[in-house]
Amino acid sequence: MDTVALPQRAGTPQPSQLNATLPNIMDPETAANVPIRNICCIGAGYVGGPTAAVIALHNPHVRVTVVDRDQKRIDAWNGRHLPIHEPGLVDVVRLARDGSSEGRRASSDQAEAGAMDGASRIIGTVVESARMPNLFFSTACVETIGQADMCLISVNTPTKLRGVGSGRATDMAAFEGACRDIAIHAKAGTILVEKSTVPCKTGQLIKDIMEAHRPGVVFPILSNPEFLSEGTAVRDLMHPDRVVIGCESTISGHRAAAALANLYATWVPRSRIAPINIWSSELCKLAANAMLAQRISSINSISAICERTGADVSEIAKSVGMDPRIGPQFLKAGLGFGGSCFRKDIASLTYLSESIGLPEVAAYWQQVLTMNDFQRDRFARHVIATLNNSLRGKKITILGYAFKKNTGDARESPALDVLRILLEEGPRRISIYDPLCSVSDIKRELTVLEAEYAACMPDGPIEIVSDPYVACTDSNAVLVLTDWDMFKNTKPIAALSKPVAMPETYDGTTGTTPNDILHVNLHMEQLAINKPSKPSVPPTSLLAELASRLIPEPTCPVDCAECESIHSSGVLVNKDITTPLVWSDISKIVREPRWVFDGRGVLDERAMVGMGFRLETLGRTSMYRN
Ligand SMILES: NC(=O)C1=CN([C@@H]2O[C@H](COP(=O)(O)OP(=O)(O)OC[C@H]3O[C@@H](n4cnc5c(N)ncnc54)[C@H](O)[C@@H]3O)[C@@H](O)[C@H]2O)C=CC1
Ligand SMILES: O=C(O)[C@H]1O[C@H](OP(=O)(O)OP(=O)(O)OC[C@H]2O[C@@H](n3ccc(=O)[nH]c3=O)[C@H](O)[C@@H]2O)[C@H](O)[C@@H](O)[C@@H]1O
Repeated sequence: MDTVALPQRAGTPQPSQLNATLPNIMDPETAANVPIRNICCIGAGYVGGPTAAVIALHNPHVRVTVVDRDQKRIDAWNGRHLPIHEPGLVDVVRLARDGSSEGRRASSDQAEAGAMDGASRIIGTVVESARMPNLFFSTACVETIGQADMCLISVNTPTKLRGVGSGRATDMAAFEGACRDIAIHAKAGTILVEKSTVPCKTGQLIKDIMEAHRPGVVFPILSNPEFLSEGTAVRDLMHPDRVVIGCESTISGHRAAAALANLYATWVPRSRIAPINIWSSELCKLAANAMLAQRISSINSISAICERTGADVSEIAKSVGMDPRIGPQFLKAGLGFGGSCFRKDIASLTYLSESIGLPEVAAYWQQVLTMNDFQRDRFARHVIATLNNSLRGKKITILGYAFKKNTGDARESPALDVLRILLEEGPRRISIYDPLCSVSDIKRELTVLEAEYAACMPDGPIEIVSDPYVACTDSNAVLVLTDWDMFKNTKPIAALSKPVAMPETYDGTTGTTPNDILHVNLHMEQLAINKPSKPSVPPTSLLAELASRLIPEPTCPVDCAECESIHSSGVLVNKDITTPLVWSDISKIVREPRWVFDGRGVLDERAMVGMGFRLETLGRTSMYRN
């Protein structure tokens, strides 16, 4: 399916025709007309899994089932080792998927102890009832859709790789497939919710599919784009800055929107829920991502000027960001944005602009992508130029493959573009280390290179190693390509990047980090009647009590590879993301003159030079350049 602007159909209600006589979306009474007991979330990925889990957590009387065609993914969601790494996610899933047993009411002693650290309000309101599981993961798509009152569509919407609009238009095959399944198997009146990021006017496409299969049956369609970021997905879902709900201006549309708003209102203040028209809702997601990416390209364009003038891009970002009209976020210069969404969403926006006769608008957004490519290209070519224009016989170390810190997502990493250019120079070896990305995920990404360079073949130059020191040994140049805190040589590791403690073994004696607070709050918000407005620190005994009430998780097979990576302390880590690299040790194992290329601005130059490194940082003039 190609994404062009769809023509208006006669009789299609226009979102602008908002009618004062339509039911009020924000009124819980309106929602009462559409009770939601069963939700089916189609797509158990980075969005579907966490979103469904948080909805289930806050709506214990609603049965939420996440379906996916990928059996392995569903097995992982049902097991101990979730398929994606997100701080706090295991807590949410554990409570909603496995449930908890009945608990004891907090004693007055505990309440007093709490009063001392400001947590008495929470402690005094702990509810002791058991929680039944209400989050399920399944491959039974047809059956689950058939029982649903509401279907959230969270399937992948990548860029088309062939045919009309190749490289820019959105590939709607998976989305269309999900809609067809709903059209064929859903009950009349089931509410369809677009959670995937889709081109503007997709609501019309859904309408056409439904009409073709079930003529005359009303299926209300909502747009509810997701704004979570990977690495902070649970926090973003628990405390969203806005929940956008787009609907048609019909009675059924408003009632459906009210039903969805009601689900969110169990934990999101109603003032943050924004009902808007459906086309605005679809377009605002693309616009938000495009504008975030645009800021990154803007600061990156300045970084190129800095390198040639002696200015320092981090100082520019700081001073520019102090202007409250601009603000400090998304001004970190580096290798440009990666990940599965920014590029594809801007491509989709440019294609949409062109297809509705706005080539100037398309060209404007295209430039954001051009600048992004320029950044990696410039960085990689500078590495080669610094190493005497040849990588023959040389070993290069890549520290960090993930597209950003705190995620194991290897999709569309800037590292891939850097690697492509380095490989052209025929290096002897490229060693890649990333603390969270799995070897299989990195290999899957590298297959696009495999065809060209046989890079990942057994005798190819690329190796993926699990030890950063092994990766750096005998290296001619170390390249930092992900902003992992553990790569920094200045500040202590941000507490938020600590892995989440497993509830069963959490003993509360190791100090409280923001993650621990999040972990606790999840229990608190579920078990307490009054929700804390701010993270508070409850006493250890209460924590332990809450943890002990969780129903035990399913067990793993004896030969489970993931289990091998569980720390003896009981902290679940796929790999270690908290132990900082000891750069002084690395200085002893790399080759002279100890080149380090920092593509993320995470290394302090003075400290690195003090250890004998030669450091090149993107966005700064090198002290070693002529
Ligand atoms: N990854 C992110 O951080 C964010 C993604 N989004 C958007 O959310 C959507 C989903 O993204 P991700 O979760 O990252 O994708 P993903 O690729 O991780 O997950 C999509 C899942 O849908 C499944 N699927 C596809 N068609 C299906 C069908 N007909 N029936 C059952 N399962 C089916 C796939 O097997 C896959 O597991 C995309 O539109 C993306 O742009 C929005 C906000 C954040
Ligand atoms: O639609 C989506 O998929 C999501 O895309 C982004 O989230 P995400 O891609 O997970 O991560 P970001 O934190 O936005 O970072 C994206 C890329 O930009 C880079 N970046 C970010 C910020 C910055 O200042 N500089 C910079 O280079 C990151 O390293 C990363 O490669 C948006 O932030 C989310 O709001 C959106 O929901």
